[in-house]
Amino acid sequence: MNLTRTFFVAGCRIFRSSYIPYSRAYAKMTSDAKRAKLTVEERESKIKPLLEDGWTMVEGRDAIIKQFLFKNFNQAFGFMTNVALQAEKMDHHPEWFNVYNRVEITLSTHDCGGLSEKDVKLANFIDNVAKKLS
Ligand SMILES: C[C@H](O)[C@H](O)[C@H]1CNC2=NC(N)=NC(=O)C2=N1
Repeated sequence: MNLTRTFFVAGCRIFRSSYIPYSRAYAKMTSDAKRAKLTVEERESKIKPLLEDGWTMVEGRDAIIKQFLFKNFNQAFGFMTNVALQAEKMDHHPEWFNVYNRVEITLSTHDCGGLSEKDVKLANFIDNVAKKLS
């Protein structure tokens, strides 16, 4: 009984002192990288396809914008709800404007002052939701 207890406590110590801090440091490293400004090469492979699919660069800013039109307000708001839940999950939020059936979305990463991997991921998610709803 004593042996079992000792083993269990020792097991917890090893787990807590080595595995958890390492995994947190790794997670922070990868999340910082996702918020870094995209390189020229990354823009060619990740932003260019979005620009060919209705997104445009915002004048005077490293940001992309796209307008989405729906049948009515309910459809537009349903779309926004889907996007909002994903944005919260990603801790990455769109700048957007809605009137009735029209939603305009601007994406940029404030932390780096420009386009990052997070904008690419959210833009693709947004396009998929819009396609499903139309
Ligand atoms: C503290 C929090 O993680 C940051 O403010 C997040 C929240 N949502 C964000 N959204 C966007 N678009 N850019 C950011 O840099 C950003 N940063």
